Amino acid sequence: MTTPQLTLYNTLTRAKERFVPIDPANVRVYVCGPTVYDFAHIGNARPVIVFDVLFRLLRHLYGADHVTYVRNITDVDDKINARALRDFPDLPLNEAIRKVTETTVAQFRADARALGCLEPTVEPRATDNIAEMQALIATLIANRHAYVANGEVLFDVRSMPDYGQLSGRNLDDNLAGARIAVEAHKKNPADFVLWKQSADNEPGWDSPWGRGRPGWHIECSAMSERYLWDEIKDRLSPAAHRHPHAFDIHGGGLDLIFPHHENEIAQSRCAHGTSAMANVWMHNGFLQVEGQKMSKSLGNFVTISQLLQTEDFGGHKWPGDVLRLAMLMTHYREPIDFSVKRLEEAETKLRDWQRAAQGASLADGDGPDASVVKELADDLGFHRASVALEVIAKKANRDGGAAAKHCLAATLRFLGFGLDSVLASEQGADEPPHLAAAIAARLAALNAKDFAKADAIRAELAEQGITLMDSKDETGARQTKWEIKR
Ligand SMILES: Nc1ncnc2c1ncn2[C@@H]1O[C@H](COP(=O)(O)OP(=O)(O)OP(=O)(O)O)[C@@H](O)[C@H]1O
Ligand SMILES: [Zn+2]
Repeated sequence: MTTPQLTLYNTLTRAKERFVPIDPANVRVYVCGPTVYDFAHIGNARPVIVFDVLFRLLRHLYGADHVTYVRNITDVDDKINARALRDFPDLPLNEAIRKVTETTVAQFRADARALGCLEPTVEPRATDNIAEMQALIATLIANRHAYVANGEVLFDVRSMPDYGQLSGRNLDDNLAGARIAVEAHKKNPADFVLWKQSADNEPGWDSPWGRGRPGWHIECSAMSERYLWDEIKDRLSPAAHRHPHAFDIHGGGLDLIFPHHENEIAQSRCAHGTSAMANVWMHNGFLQVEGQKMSKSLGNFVTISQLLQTEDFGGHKWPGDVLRLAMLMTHYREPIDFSVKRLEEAETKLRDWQRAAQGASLADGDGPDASVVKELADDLGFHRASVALEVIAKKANRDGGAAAKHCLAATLRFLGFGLDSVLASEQGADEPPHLAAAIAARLAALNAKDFAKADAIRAELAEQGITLMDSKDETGARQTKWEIKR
């Protein structure tokens, strides 16, 4: 199989570039995850979905075991403290914070699953990486890129001659625009906090700079370093060791370019004296409401669970796969204006495809259609890939379209559109959990002539009262129906 060339738009160079991984056996991706003080809104869902498609594509191109995807959870933040104090005023602060973050993380995971997203390889929490942050800060102080003032540790932006490359801002612009009085303890108004002191009633960790807590930007520098370099460097190629600490792709929403990603780059590069933190920087556009970014601070948001579980938006509940498609119909770098009409269009399209794919039975290894992969490999051109899907669906609907049906089913599964619901609706019954996976595993075993394994799966299901019936479709491909004795 020839691997299609992957091209990605790189915010750092402002150009679409051919993607060349540092070590193709270990493709490494970091995406900034949620700050867990409130339920995620559907704007927050956009990067989760977009980078899930990237993850799936990379796994397809380089092999599922050759991609490491890290998406962090920011569980230390002043907004979390404020929420904890507001919602649980009677609890000790640490307990209140744990309540806020645990419910929010659980909801976030459930939301991501409902949207058809794979779990990232690692989902680290900031609070489990405080020692790593402190080590990075100590290095920056030792290298004279950071200083202590007024109980804070600050990054000295003037110590980095090419600060501002990602956002295209230079320090003089920043200065000219800084009408607010310079905070007296800062050498430069653009200097940012790495560590700040905590009052007794704020969460804090002991450190060489007093009891305190990390700034937001240092969290991502420390976590990407740990999970994309430190913990896996022994298995990285010699080529990767020629670019120590650097990884392939860093992603997030447009609003993170400045200051968050700019400052992550400053910290990571200056700590290690390297020329790159990540080679490719990808940013998704905003989900908007009447031309404005959906955001918590503007109050114009709909949470994912509101959309999926209540009838507040457009008078009925919307399934996660419909929101997923509604989001992907527009190229990831373009803005989206969100509306009920968009959800309706996505639902019609998706159900047409799923209907056309009905009856296909997939084995584990069945992969997506090549024309769809080719469009995705061109800077995640999902909107063009969906035109290719449309063509396959038309073929599948014609007489004798069994091969197209099979291809469509495999491609939908690859894109994260739950095939379980296709199989279940085919039989018009409520399918027990895991049955689709068991049937697929057994078909894969049959196709591989591993009859012992196939029989074992059949026997296991029989014990649960499930009988399997094998047949062949028009193309001669095996398919399996099932029956439950209640
Ligand atoms: N309206 C939006 N459209 C697309 N992406 C968004 C939108 N709002 C936030 N994001 C992205 O969601 C991710 C999670 O960000 P975070 O948890 O910091 O949300 P947030 O920025 O606090 O949200 P808000 O702006 O509503 O306060 C980031 O990658 C951010 O860029
Ligand atoms: Zn980050």
